[in-house]
Amino acid sequence: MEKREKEYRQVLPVPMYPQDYNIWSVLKNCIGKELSKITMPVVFNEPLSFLQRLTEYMEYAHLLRLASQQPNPISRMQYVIGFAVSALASNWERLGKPFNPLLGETFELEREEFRIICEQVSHHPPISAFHAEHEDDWTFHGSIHPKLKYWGKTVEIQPKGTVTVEFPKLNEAYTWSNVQCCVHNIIVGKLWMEQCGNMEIINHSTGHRAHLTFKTAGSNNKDLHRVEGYICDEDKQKLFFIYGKWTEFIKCTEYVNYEEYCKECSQKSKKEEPRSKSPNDSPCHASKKVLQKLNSLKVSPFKSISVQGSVDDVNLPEASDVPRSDSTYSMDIPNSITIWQVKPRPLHSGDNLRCL
Ligand SMILES: CC(C)CCC[C@@H](C)[C@H]1CC[C@H]2[C@@H]3CC=C4C[C@@H](O)CC[C@]4(C)[C@H]3CC[C@]12C
Repeated sequence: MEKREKEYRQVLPVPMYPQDYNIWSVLKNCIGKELSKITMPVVFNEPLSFLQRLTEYMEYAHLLRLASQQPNPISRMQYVIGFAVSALASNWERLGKPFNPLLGETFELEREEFRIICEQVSHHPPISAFHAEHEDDWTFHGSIHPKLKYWGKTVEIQPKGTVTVEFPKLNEAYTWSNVQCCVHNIIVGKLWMEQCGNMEIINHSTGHRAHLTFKTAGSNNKDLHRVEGYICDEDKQKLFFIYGKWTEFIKCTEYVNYEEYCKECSQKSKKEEPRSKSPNDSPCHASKKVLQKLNSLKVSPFKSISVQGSVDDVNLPEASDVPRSDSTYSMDIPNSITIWQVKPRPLHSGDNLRCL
């Protein structure tokens, strides 16, 4: 078959503009509302529909082809894990609200490694369904119903719904549900997001399971974007340890290697002096003065706050800083293999959202 070499666009056709808006002034009237019922000023939107955003799950679809080519269920599970985590990578630093599709709206995309069709099957509540496949190697289908929850400074979006991967030639099906997405600093500060919660990937034919935990940033941002877990068999015997970051990579190693690594680490840390705790470890609480100021603050959706008047009289604790990932706490266990590694983003793709 002739190979298609196509050039796809690398940048959205129109840049987004810097615009100051008080996101809280919009959201405070929306507490308890569904995502689709929140009318936000259009500057908060990114020029894509939710169906297009879902299609981004497929960025690393080749991992499903690799999975389908593996002779044993554990290597297949490893690639399915890689796919499930990599599907979230494109969300990193994407803080615009996609457009809510109309009922019955569809979006199709065909690339070398997959073809997908998505359809909005319910408008209120918004539910999007999709079916993707590649020749007779695999199918991937499911539906997503994003549910919103407010927790003060944070909005949690739970993508309800189960997704399924099938390998028809092997008569095998895997299912899982996506973890929730937390968008922080909606009242004041710079918006940032993390994916957190547990994900259980089940191979319904063999009984193998993968338990993954998407961690919250934690104190000192030690666990920022970190994902950890294990693969076990139907007798709950832990076979492989999985670790990485949903924004960067996923590696795995035999569980015994991980146990060995932990032993060595605890021996080392006993020798070292215990680390002093920074005062920033305690949860911050905004003072009355700060709260009074909130309604006069203008928050640009994707950039840092700007205050009308002077910033000096509002001493905002941790308000403007987005935690940054560093490698201080990175673990590198000997004899690990990399299942998935993020591709560099196309030039400017972050800029569109960051440098407004
Ligand atoms: C401040 C609040 C109200 C606005 C947040 C807007 C943006 C950042 C939200 C709105 C809907 C969200 C999406 C809802 C569902 C999913 C599916 C999940 O598997 C990956 C994350 C993803 C794709 C979310 C990414 C973040 C998202 C696009």
